[in-house]
Amino acid sequence: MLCNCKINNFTLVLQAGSGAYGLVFQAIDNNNNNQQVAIKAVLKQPLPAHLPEEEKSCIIKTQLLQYFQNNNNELVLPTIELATIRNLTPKQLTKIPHYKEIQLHLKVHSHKNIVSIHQVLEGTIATFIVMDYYPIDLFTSIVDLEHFVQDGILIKKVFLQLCSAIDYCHEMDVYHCDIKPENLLLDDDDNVYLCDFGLSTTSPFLTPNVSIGSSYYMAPERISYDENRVDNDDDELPNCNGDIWSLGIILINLTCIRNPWLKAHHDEDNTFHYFLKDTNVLKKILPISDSLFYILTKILQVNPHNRIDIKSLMNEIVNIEQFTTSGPLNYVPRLSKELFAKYVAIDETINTDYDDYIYKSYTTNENQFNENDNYNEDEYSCNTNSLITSSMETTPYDSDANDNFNDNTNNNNNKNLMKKMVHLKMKENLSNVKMDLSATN
Ligand SMILES: Nc1ncnc2c1ncn2[C@@H]1O[C@H](COP(=O)(O)OP(=O)(O)OP(=O)(O)O)[C@@H](O)[C@H]1O
Repeated sequence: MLCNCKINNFTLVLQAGSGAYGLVFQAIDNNNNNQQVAIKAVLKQPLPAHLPEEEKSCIIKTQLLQYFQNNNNELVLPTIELATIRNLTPKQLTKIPHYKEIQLHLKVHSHKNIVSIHQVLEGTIATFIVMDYYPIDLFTSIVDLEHFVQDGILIKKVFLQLCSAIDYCHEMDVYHCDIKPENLLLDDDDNVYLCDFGLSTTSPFLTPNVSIGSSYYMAPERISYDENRVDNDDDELPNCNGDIWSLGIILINLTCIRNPWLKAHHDEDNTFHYFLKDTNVLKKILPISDSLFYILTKILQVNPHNRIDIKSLMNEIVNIEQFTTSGPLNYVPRLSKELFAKYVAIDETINTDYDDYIYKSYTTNENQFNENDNYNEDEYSCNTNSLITSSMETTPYDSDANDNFNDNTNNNNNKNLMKKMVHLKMKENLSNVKMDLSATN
């Protein structure tokens, strides 16, 4: 409906996404060879937090439509200097809270795997953020296109790029707090880009009782802070380790097209309840190899202090040779230093010792890289065909899958349906666990 509306030199083409905080449009830049850009519209007046996401999206759309109509579908807006936004003080931000997202995003957007912001335009009812446009998000790519099920090297590439982006955010004291496949975008060469800093914070420690984000990806301490809190001033819960938990769930999504649980809460989620009793449950509900299980147990530590750090995690991913017990991900080559450097942005302006760090731990790992194992891209793409023994089964949608379904963060109906399918698979697995457990009792 907003197609062909104009904001300065940009023409809106279509709505690319929506969320609880904004609408994102694909647009073309009429001053720059019609280059594609994404424009996120964020309302200045925050909507009541209790409203469901769909309702918020609807309200944002209606208000924007009205705004464009009142201006003959053409807005001429002032640009806000990015440096000014970077320098806003906490006090100033309390008056314009929606600028916090932009400020934190600007702090880290020079990383190659983080969406770049080009301009910020100030309207009367909304602020418009002009960014690079990417055609697809990781959720659609994993679930809809099943793009990763046969390509372990691609999984390594995307996951390592994501780790590198998150690691950079943490080095810049930005904690994303909403890492999920819908907030990860892909370009045509399968490079990943982190977006949506709407829930990010610079606070290194978790604030009590702030349970925000998508429940599937949230660390247990974010879901039920008090129960996980050890009453000791020195033992505050680090926000960076909450992001690492989310990385673990994304690793499961990439390798198994599944979510292990709806919510990492011991009382409210049966699978997680079983997992707390015995981590081996993961091997029963997911087709994961022992080596992936080993990595996941290092990530999915309930005590955030015990979780693996990102660089060690990257090292594990570089070296892992088996993601799943069968199928095309049953064998994955280690990454050579050259491929690692090709995939993972080593930007010297960002962090000069980064390469050294990874490479050092990479070569001193007990699974030390062997020159003869050198992965050759062409050879592997031929080999993968012979490695395919079965593809992931797809389960048709069944209304039973709605039973436990409680997600208010989906972007559109298609994604809702896909998520239901993913969770139906998960539910089937859960019944297997129950059967297994009753068999052992
Ligand atoms: N730069 C971009 N290029 C293409 N699509 C994008 C871009 N940025 C965001 N999107 C799409 O728009 C969706 C919503 O964007 P975003 O997550 O920033 O909004 P939000 O209102 O903060 O969402 P949420 O409710 O998840 O916090 C994303 O999931 C993604 O699919």
